[in-house]
Amino acid sequence: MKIERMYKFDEPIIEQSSKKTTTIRFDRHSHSVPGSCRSAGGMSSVEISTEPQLLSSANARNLFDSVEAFLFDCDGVIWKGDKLIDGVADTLEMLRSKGKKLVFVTNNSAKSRKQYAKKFHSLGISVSEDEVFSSSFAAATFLKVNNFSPEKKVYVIGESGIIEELELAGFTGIGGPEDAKKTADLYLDCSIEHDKSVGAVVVGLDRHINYYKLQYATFCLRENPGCLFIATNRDATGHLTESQEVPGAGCMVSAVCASSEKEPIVVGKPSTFMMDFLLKKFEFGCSKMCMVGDRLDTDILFGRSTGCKTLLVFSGVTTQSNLQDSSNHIQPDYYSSKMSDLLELLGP
Ligand SMILES: O=C(O)COP(=O)(O)O
Ligand SMILES: [Mg+2]
Repeated sequence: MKIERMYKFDEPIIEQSSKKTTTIRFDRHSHSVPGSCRSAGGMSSVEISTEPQLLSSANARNLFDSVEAFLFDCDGVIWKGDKLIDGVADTLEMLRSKGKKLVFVTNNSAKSRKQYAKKFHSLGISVSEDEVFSSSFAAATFLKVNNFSPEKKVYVIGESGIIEELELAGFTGIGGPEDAKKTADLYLDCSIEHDKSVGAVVVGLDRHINYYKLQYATFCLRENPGCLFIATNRDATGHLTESQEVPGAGCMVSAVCASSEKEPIVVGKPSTFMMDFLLKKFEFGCSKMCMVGDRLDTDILFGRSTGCKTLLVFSGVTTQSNLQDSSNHIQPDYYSSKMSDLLELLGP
C-alpha cells in the first residue's frame, strides 16, 4: 500500500514538570512512510501553569464570558452508561439558550455519531449528529483524510460504531461484531486465514474481544505490508453502566501492541486530531473553547495542549485526591464536582 500524503497531527506527551509548571511536548506525527506507524517529525513544546482553581461564581462567570463553545466529554460528564448525570439537561439548555455552541467529544468508539444522536434523544436531549465527535468517527475520518484506498479492507477490533463510521466514509470494515463468536480450532494447529487486502487495523472498545480477533489483527499487522495500526483511544477505564468503572479500550489496544510489537496511531483524545475538525466547524480558535472532562490524561490533556480552557469534573473517573496526587502532572484550569455546577453558579 502506498500512502502519499499522511495527515499530520500532534500527540501531546507530558515530559517534565515542576510544582508550578508542566511541559507538554508535541510529537508531530508524519506518517509518510508506509508501515512505519509512528515517526516523529518536528517537535515543539509548551509550558503551562498548573494551578487549578475551584469553580466559583466569579471565575465561572469569567469562563462563561470568555468562551463561545463548550466541548463536553460524555462518559463521566454527561452520563454514566445509560443514566444522565444530575442537572445535565438543564445545564445544556441554559448554555444553548445563551448562544453557546456545544459539542460532544467522546473517546467511546462503541457508537457512531448517528447512534450517539439517538442516545441523546432517548435521554431527552436534542443533539445533532454533527455536534458529536466520537473516536469511531475520528478513526474513519483519519483514513479518509489520508487517502486510504477504498479497495483495501479495515479489520476492526471494536463494536458497531466503528463499522458504521467506516461504511459512511466509504470503507469496508470487517471483523468487529461479526467475529464475536469465532474461534480458531485451539485443539488443532490454531491457524487461521487472514485477508491480505486488509490495509488497516482499527482497535477500540470491544466487549466481545476474543483470541480469534487478536490473532487476526496480529497477522494483518505483522504480515500485510504497510498495514496501519489505529487506536480509537487508550482510556484505562470508563463507565459502561452507572454502577462500576470498567476496563476501557486501552486494554484492547495494549493487547494488540504486545502481539504485533507495534505502536498505534491514536486518533481520540488526547491526540489533537479531532481539534482540526472543530476548528473547521467554528470560526473562532481554541482559546474560545472550554473542554469539560472527567479524565486527566485524555480530556484535560487534550484541552490544555490545544489551548482550550479546561474544566475537570469529579462525576466520572477522577477524584479530588487523584487531582492532588503528587504523581499527577496534568492540571486543569478549573475543577468542580459536576458540570451542572456551571448552572448553579451562573444561574438560569
Ligand atoms: O469510554 C471511554 O473510554 C471514554 O469515553 P469518554 O471520552 O466519553 O469519557
Ligand atoms: Mg469521560
